[in-house]
Amino acid sequence: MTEPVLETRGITKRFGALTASEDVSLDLKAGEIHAIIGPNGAGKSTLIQQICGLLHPDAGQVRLGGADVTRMAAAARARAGLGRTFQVSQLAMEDTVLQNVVLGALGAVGRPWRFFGAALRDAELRDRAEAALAQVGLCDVAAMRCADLSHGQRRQLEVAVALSLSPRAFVMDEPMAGLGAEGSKRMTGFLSELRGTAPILLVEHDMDAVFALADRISVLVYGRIIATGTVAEIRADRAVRDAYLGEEA
Ligand SMILES: Nc1ncnc2c1ncn2[C@@H]1O[C@H](COP(=O)(O)OP(=O)(O)OP(=O)(O)O)[C@@H](O)[C@H]1O
Repeated sequence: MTEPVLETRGITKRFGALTASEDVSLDLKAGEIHAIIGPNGAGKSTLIQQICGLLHPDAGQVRLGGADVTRMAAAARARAGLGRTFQVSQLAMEDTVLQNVVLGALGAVGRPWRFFGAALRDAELRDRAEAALAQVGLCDVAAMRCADLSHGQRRQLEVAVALSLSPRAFVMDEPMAGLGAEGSKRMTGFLSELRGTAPILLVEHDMDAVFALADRISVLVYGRIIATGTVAEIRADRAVRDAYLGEEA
């Protein structure tokens, strides 16, 4: 059996008396989109933060490309190939689209911020950034200020920043948030193709997008995974319907 690209093994996280993640084991395989769904407060963000290194689990392991990265800091995890997009945008609004991606690529080569000016003249970094922009379809707006982009374009730019790190896996926190019907449709098409570059662990509330995209879905309720399966399996699961999906199934 091939090793999963990304994996959690028995992740547990407590906040006082509350267990926000309880013995969570899941994996992400090459070429797939694995969606994590569940009601508000189920522990999706807490889980994502532990996978990305922003929170440390009380027990369990996070593994990337077969290596244990549980103790690795978030920036090192990103350099090791964990491409992350955020629920709240981390883009530099006054910088151009290209500058934002070069900044991301700088992280990939482990160079600090103060070399930003030089980085913009560095052919390898620019090539890397331009390739990422081409992949998300933003070449035409490379010289525009990030602040002047539409919301949907900013979401694409976030993916380009993550792409510039040549990720082995993506972790995406609500990429459809605030996009509207047309934007969600475009992003759905885009993510569908992106899974060929690197598999995607996707936290998303937009069920149309999840059902259209996911190869597998895991359902988180009160910090526990209550089911993992294909879209059809999850939609037909009685416990999932009772706990979360209801009429949406
Ligand atoms: N730093 C913290 N300290 C204490 N409790 C926390 C902390 N972070 C999260 N929680 C609690 O842990 C539980 C899981 O929260 P989390 O934000 O992970 O859920 P979620 O599934 O991402 O919710 P949403 O869909 O609303 O974003 C909630 O009960 C929340 O109040």
